[in-house]
Amino acid sequence: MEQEHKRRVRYKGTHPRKYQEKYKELNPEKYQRDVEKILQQGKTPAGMHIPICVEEILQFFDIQPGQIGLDATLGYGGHSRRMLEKLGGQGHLYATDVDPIESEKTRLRLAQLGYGPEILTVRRMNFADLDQVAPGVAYDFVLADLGVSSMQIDNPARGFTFKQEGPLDLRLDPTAGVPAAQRLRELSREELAAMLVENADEPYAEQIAAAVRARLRKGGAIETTRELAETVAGALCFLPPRERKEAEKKACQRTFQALRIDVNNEFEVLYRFLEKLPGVLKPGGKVAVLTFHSGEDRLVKKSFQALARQGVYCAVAKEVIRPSAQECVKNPRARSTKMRWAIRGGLRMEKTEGTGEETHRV
Ligand SMILES: C[S@@+](CC[C@H](N)C(=O)[O-])C[C@H]1O[C@@H](n2cnc3c(N)ncnc32)[C@H](O)[C@@H]1O
Repeated sequence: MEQEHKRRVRYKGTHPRKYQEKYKELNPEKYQRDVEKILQQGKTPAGMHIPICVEEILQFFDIQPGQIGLDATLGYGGHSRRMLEKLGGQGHLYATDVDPIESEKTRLRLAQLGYGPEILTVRRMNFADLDQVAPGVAYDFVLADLGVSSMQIDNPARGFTFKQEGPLDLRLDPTAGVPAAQRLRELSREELAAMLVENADEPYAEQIAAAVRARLRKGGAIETTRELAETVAGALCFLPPRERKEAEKKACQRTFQALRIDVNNEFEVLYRFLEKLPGVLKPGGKVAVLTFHSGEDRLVKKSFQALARQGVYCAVAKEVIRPSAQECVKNPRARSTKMRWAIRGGLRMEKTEGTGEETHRV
């Protein structure tokens, strides 16, 4: 008799494969104890973001009930939550984020904690348009914590990390603009090399750009995070073997950073934010900005210093503020953070009718 062919049951393994299955902490409210254990180990639980320099920010803002603030980069809402606590139910916090996926989750999480629309307004907007968040409103304090959140980095589907396979996307708002894989196809070798230098001071920019172009020219794909990481590694094959591993890792970090800055126009939107900022602050209003690489910090520093010389800001941070050593042990992602602050002076920026020129009036 013919034996019935039975399909061998596929071994699924004991470990969950998908990001969603893998991390219980993705639902932090449900798995509080797991989350606490991970935090104690100095790690960031998946699906969460640990806010940086919170005490320094709160001390500087000195938030009083009744004030109006803006969190320009809501993320997981860690900073927002602490600022809302300080408002004590009076006043208002506006918050913006370009990320439609995470900002909605955060809005719901904060609403469950009792921070509904009467005290918190969440807008899915680019902070470059900060004058449109609440037209006519002047803020007592504005916070911008630049870059990406841990949730965005840890989710392979967003393509922010070369450590896991995923589509080479890197957009903070996946519904707008073009993914990084498409940008790579569009840029010439010279443009790509220049972009790697400008956005990440990449020392091997020429070699990486040449390797990317060669792979694409030969019909090879660079559609995923791993494919780009392989290409970067291949470009550094001339390095002595004992230096290579570390150099590849750093070059991958810088390449991904440069592409992320490019697809999200990060320098342009930061520039527009800094330019509009004095116009939305009350006299005496305060701003704090957290940056994560030298290009961003340079822009913030230059803007604050230039506007202080013009009397628009009456005080600015003389030195950058760094998270404490203790905070960096607890949260290694804080290590590269630099904080700068400024206080709006009593001058108001006004446009001179017809000329478009800005004047400063007391
Ligand atoms: C470092 S995280 C902020 C974390 C947040 N402070 C917290 O406590 O959870 C940066 C966030 O800013 C958002 N973001 C980056 N650039 C933005 C922009 N131009 N406009 C609005 N949001 C932006 C990102 O989507 C991300 O959610």
